[in-house]
Amino acid sequence: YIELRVAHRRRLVNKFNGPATVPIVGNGFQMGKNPSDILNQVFNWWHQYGKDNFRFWIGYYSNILITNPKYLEYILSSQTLIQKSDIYDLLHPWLGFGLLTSTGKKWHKHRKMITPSFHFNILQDFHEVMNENSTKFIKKLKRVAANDNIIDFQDQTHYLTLDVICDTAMGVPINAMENSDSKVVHAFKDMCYNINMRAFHPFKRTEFLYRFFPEYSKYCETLKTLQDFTNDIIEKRVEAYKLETNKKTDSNEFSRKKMAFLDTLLSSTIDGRPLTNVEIYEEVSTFMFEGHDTTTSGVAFAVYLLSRHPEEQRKLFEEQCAVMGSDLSRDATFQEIADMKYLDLFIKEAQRVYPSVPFIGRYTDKDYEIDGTTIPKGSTLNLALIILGYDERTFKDPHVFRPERFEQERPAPFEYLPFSAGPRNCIGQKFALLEIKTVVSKIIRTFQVLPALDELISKDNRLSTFLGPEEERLKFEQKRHKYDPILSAVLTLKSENGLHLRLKERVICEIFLFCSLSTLFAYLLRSFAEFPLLSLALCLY
Ligand code: HEM
Repeated sequence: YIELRVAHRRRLVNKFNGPATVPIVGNGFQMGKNPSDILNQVFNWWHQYGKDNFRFWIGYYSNILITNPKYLEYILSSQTLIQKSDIYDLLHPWLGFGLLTSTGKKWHKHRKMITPSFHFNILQDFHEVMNENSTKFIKKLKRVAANDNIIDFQDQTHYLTLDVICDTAMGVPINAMENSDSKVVHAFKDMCYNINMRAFHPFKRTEFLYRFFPEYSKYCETLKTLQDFTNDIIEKRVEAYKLETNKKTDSNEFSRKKMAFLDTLLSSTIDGRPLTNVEIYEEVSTFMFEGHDTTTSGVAFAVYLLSRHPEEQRKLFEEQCAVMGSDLSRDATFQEIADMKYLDLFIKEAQRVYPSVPFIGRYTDKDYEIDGTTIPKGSTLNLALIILGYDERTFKDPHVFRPERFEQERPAPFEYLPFSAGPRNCIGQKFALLEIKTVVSKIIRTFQVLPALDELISKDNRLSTFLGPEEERLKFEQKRHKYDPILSAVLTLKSENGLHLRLKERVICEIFLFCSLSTLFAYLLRSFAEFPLLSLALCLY
């Protein structure tokens, strides 16, 4: 019966290249045991099937892996193909149907309502929070990385980004960096881990079967901790908002300069009515998840890359001196962050090789015709953003880390998509980039970032990870060092074994000498431009 029902879909999906299937299980048994194996298998198949879209079957679920820019353009620009694939169902118990997981009319209305929350002025307020928390982060790093300690930077970053998102989304600091053992902080970490771990587990994936696993009760407890925490803050905030709007004074808490995302939601309306508490909960929780797990990966991989690529780090430090002048310990302004052009290239390149969101999923609610091929109703489309960064037709020597490439080989719009594109692109893109740049800028000015062991410096600028055909990967694996990351890609990209590095505080006189030299150099250049003959005469003299 099932075979008959899928026959039409099978015929159309199998027009795409892909591995041979086995009855009932499809290709499920070939996918590997964990998120890291799956990532490697996907890259291997992509090479095997002509570096183009390919299909695979998990039981009777048809999956098409999309890497072709033409297809990506069609899918991401569509106003109707916006339903998320079933992997996002794992997020429903926690996030409900917020912006990330909802679809149809609800999504359209909420997207329109939320877009102004990332207005330039609001971002500037959020930048203050980012600066405050980066300063606390630096203090903490000085403590944990003292005496040449090797630290897991991925782990440390998690607490920083949690602090930033709690403060900006809910207006409540939870001090995760200081209270990393608190129940709520643990709950955030456990929940993100849980979702990633369940995503590819055949039995844990569905709520019904997950109930029979021993860890289910712990999961329920974690879920309740998070729901209670967010609901509690929302209730208090709603009460305060009602009181203040009744008073209608100018000096109220909600007309103050710095508004949290939650405050903006309280004063927003949909179809002329205020949002319900459930809607507010869904959107705030969505921001809490999407706004911290992704940036953890973004900051952590960027700093890890600094540790392995000293030449790029030197260029970044030079730029910091040029933009910030002699006082490198102060906060960078919004404008100064925008002026850090090499930092921008560096983060772009970091997101190419280690995109925080490696795959996104869509589900076809009807047949779609793309480039002359029919994609049948009921298919899961996995848009492989991570593969785009390793396509040598777009990026020459993709395993070489080279930020300058973004000045020279500009990819076309659908050939590089770390924040997706089209109507369902990342609404928090500017927020995320601002946060990553603020943190990385402060780290470069305070520390020299070193690899876990000196010999791990990349000599030819090649990455310490490999994503490609099986044979080459196995050769690479033989030389893998225990401190080289093992990439694992589910909802966000992580390193299974952490991101290890050392931090050495920059000595004041080194900073002073560097800044003085750059200032002197800039001064000389200017005087040459203004008084060329006089300057030349002086130099000759
Ligand atoms: C490096 C950091 C980040 C990256 C790489 C990233 C990437 C993405 C991508 C690829 C999507 C599309 C997801 C999909 O279609 O399923 C997305 C959606 C989204 N992102 Fe981000 N994101 C980042 C940070 C953030 C931050 C900081 C926030 C909030 C403060 C945020 C909020 C959202 C939301 C709400 C959506 C859903 C948008 C919609 O469907 O309308 N993201 N993000």
